Amino acid sequence: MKMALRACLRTKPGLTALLSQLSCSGHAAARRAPALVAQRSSSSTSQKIKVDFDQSSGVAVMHMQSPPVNSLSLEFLTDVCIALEKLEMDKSCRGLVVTSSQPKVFSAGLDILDMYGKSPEHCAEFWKAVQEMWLKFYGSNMITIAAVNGSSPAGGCLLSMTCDYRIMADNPRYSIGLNETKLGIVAPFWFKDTMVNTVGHRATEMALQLGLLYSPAEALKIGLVDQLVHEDQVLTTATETMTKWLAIPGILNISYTCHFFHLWCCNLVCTICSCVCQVIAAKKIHLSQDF
Ligand SMILES: CC/C=C\C/C=C\C/C=C\C=C\CC(=O)SCCNC(=O)CCNC(=O)[C@H](O)C(C)(C)COP(=O)(O)OP(=O)(O)OC[C@H]1O[C@@H](n2cnc3c(N)ncnc32)[C@H](O)[C@@H]1OP(=O)(O)O
Repeated sequence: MKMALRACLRTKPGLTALLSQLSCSGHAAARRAPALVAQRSSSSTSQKIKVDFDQSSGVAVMHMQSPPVNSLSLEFLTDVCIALEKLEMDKSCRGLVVTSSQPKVFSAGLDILDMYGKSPEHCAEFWKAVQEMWLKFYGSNMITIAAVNGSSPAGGCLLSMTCDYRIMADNPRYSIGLNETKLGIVAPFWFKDTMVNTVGHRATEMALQLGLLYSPAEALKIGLVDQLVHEDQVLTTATETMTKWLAIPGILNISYTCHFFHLWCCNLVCTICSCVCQVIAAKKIHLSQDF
């Protein structure tokens, strides 16, 4: 799916416009102008994000450092998007590893305090920022690897699934998954679609219906993560793995992208049809209650 988005961003101007509307991509850029990285190795830091870019390898490492648990607040999401925009604009940056500076946690998912009891305007901005993060990672021209060095529930799991490859710390205390159901909420359909693209239909059905959080070993078994390594090795393994991915010529990447793009379009059409059916059904129920 990520590759599909990448392809359409490259080749379909119409869809680019559609996606940029969906993602409201101007929102992050409007706050702070992106700057190109000029040095051989550089480090740029916002309060919540630190990016180390090694120009000789073309690989950047994004450290999420929003204590205590990297919960995805509007402010944090905006910082992530700005950092991504800057890297995306620097054509010498070909790979991105995303990891956490917080002990034991990759990301606790959406910031619950930023979701409830807020104004409609804040909620709209918040959800746009969530979508923007999702689209920016999925549609990135860079190879992206999630170095999951701690627990990663809900939106944290989503973030890792938008990457091309996931390496998780092999510590049974950590867990990963879309656990929204356990919180009494329904995961948005694009969370579901992202998981279907990662682990397949049946595994997603089980995961979402039961709100399952998986241990690293279970996550590896269903393909939610691609590799487990010792806690101390997560980041180094990610950068080593990146070298392999970057050795593949970009043109092959684009070819696969076209296959995935076809699947993604079919999925989108189905989703739109299903939304229309739901609206019609809801109207019918509403009418039958009136009379
Ligand atoms: C267009 C779309 C429109 C509509 C969509 C409609 C509906 C969609 C609805 C929802 C989708 C939601 C997706 C989400 O991501 S919801 C968030 C789910 N997250 C969780 O369930 C994680 C909860 N947290 C944990 O499990 C743990 O905290 C942990 C495993 C991440 C870490 O455990 P620790 O033991 O190390 O730390 P704690 O003591 O538990 O926590 C420390 C500290 O952090 C606060 N905190 C934890 N998680 C969050 C969070 N997600 N948001 C905000 N704050 C969080 C926790 O309260 C503690 O704070 P205090 O120290 O007590 O102040």
